[in-house]
Amino acid sequence: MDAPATGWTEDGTDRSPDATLIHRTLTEISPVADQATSYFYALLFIRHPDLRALFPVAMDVQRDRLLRAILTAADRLDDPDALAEYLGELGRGHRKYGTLPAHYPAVGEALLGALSRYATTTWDAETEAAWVRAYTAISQIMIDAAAEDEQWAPARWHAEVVSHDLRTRDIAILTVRPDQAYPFLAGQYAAMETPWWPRNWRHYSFASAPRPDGLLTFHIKAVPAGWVSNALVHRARPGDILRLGPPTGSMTVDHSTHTGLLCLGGGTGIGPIKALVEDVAEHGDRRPVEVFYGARSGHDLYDIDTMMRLQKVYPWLEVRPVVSTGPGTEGGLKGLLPEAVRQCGPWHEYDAYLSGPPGMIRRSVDVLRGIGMPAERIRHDRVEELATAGPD
Ligand SMILES: NC(=O)C1=CN([C@@H]2O[C@H](COP(=O)(O)OP(=O)(O)OC[C@H]3O[C@@H](n4cnc5c(N)ncnc54)[C@H](O)[C@@H]3O)[C@@H](O)[C@H]2O)C=CC1
Repeated sequence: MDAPATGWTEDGTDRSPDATLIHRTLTEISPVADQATSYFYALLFIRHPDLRALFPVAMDVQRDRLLRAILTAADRLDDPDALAEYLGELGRGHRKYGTLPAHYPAVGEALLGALSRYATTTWDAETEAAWVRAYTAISQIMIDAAAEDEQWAPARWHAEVVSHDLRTRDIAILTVRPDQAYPFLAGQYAAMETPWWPRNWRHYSFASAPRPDGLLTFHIKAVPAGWVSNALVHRARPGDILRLGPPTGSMTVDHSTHTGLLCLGGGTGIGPIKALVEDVAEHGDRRPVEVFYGARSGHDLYDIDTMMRLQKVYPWLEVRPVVSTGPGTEGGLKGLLPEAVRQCGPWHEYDAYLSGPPGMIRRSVDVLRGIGMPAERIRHDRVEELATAGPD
């Protein structure tokens, strides 16, 4: 939202007239995004109090999500393929909240109300018309994707906790049994809701590839002020029922190539990396997989035994623990993950998979791009989704 408001994008390509007007609005509201967001929700709930029940009681994290998603979509107006993919996922994902087609006009009305109030210097009839066209297109893609999804997938799944393994003071490995088949790919993640914090959905990656018994595993770290993560780590017990949204995310293995996998797992980010290793093993690929598993101390490497066991079984797998503070581990590396990876290169023959805290992902992308890895060979989940999976 911080590029200049011209008809030119940062890469020099021309913007369409609607995209130019929309980008101009976004640039103007960017410094007052917080106030615009509060006003958007105030308008929505005052005019449509029935919609309040679809949102959590405390709106701290949720507050940002809906408006941010719409604005992100509006800013991609000139990239129909990316827009369709993003909005399709968003539309399908909104089924779990109980969103109906009839809700979209109410959101559009609040959106225009908030934008016109905070983009005072650039808002005019032409801009409003561009936003109406954009929002109509955005909502239609979401509504269509949800309707299509309804044909074959439930809006949400119930899942019973079957085991809860507290690995450290604040990390638990949770295994759940969904109430019906849950098809997903290794490397994906899902939104999860607990009985203790209704309508607070947080994202967690699957920590195993799909299993014949249909069980799903998640590695959860209780983060400060994280209501959902704290409940899952300290309160959840076998027999509790959670709710899951559909699988999402594209950090999945491309089985059409034999390129090596360079995998960075920071903290509980090792969960989906383990799923990727299992996926490669199941496909019998035998392509090189290099895993760098980073944590603050040796004690925080809560799943190192599992990873080392996998290394013993699969000759194509190498696992390197990397400890950032405190004493290192035998044979392990010291420092931050991205630096350790840089030192162990070159990585010309590899695709990178990054999973961990947002700071680690950003830094790793910089380091890998810096050593010449093309952007399209670096996979990770959306950092903004991870940020909302952090302190909840
Ligand atoms: N799909 C994904 O990307 C997943 C992400 N996560 C996220 O992973 C995080 C795990 O948190 P913790 O266990 O507390 O991790 P942490 O904060 O202990 O970090 C783990 C390691 O990542 C590296 N790292 C962290 N911050 C860095 C920075 N700014 N620059 C460079 N390297 C950095 C360091 O090597 C550190 O030892 C959570 O935020 C969680 O949401 C968890 C599971 C899946």
